Amino acid sequence: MIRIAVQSKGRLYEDTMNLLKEADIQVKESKRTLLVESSNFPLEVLFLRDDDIPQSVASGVADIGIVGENELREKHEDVQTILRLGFSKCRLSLAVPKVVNYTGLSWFNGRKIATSYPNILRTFLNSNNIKSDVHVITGSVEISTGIGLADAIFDIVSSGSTLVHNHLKEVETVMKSEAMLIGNWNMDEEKHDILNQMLFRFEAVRSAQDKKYVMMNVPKNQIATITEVLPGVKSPTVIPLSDPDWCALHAVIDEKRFWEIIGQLKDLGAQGILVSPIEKIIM
Ligand SMILES: Nc1ncnc2c1ncn2[C@@H]1O[C@H](COP(=O)(O)OP(=O)(O)OP(=O)(O)O)[C@@H](O)[C@H]1O
Ligand SMILES: O=P(O)(O)OC[C@H]1O[C@H](OP(=O)(O)OP(=O)(O)O)[C@H](O)[C@@H]1O
Ligand SMILES: [Mg+2]
Repeated sequence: MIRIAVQSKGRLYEDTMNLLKEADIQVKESKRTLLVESSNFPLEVLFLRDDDIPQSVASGVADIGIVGENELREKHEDVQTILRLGFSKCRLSLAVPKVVNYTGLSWFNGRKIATSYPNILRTFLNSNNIKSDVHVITGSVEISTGIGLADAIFDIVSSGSTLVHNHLKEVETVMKSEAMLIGNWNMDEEKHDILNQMLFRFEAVRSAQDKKYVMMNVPKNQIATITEVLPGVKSPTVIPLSDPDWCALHAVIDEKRFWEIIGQLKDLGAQGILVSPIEKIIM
């Protein structure tokens, strides 16, 4: 059995539970149970505040955990980073009131900055020789300037709409962050085996996410040219049809190139193009 620390509620909670679900690891969610055993995988989920996840993994209370890079950097705990998960993407930025005539980092000298990430902020300020007054608060950071608590803020930004709502503008990006799978350094062999099984499943889910499965009917004399625009997993599958001049062609394509490829296929005579999402790909 391996124990994973997961945020009990919030941004990471949703995405983490989705990842487990897509990997077919069932975890019954219950608001009051803080430790839940999966019914079909040797995994136990420990629900915590995200701030406590790095320490719980470093100390071995949990074997692995899912946490934002921002929280990991802030907490300085000795854990191994196993996998970047690609969700909960955001950045940590300095923002000042919209009306400020911002001239550069030296503007922050002697100013008061509100944040929930004092360690990351102090390291950044020190390395740029800026002396500011760092004021620590645990939430609603963006309101600090409006209520006269600080001159500027240092907080999480994603779309930027919270800043806009609070009449702030982003002036410096200090770090980018995404969810990370972290682990304790001293897992035994059995735990490593379970972790590897999980990683295998995560990889299959991830490989499938940016791919589409396409099926179409193509004239037989166009198979070679159509195959050239279809970079499949290996090569496209060609299936004969009752009409001897036509065949069906199946392939996996990159979502990013989807519209470009579909256009080319149509131009080359493909018809009845069907496109499906893929749940998992095992390479
Ligand atoms: N707007 C956002 N877009 C994308 N990712 C975000 C956003 N806000 C936060 N995150 C990421 O999700 C993590 C958790 O954010 P959330 O706001 O749920 O945490 P919290 O308020 O600290 O919750 P907790 O009560 O667990 O301490 C952050 O540390 C960050 O990595
Ligand atoms: O740039 P944006 O897209 O507006 O996102 C940034 C906001 O998102 C997070 O808060 P969240 O909405 O998770 O609420 P919280 O304060 O309860 O954590 C973060 O603390 C910012 O306030
Ligand atoms: Mg938190």
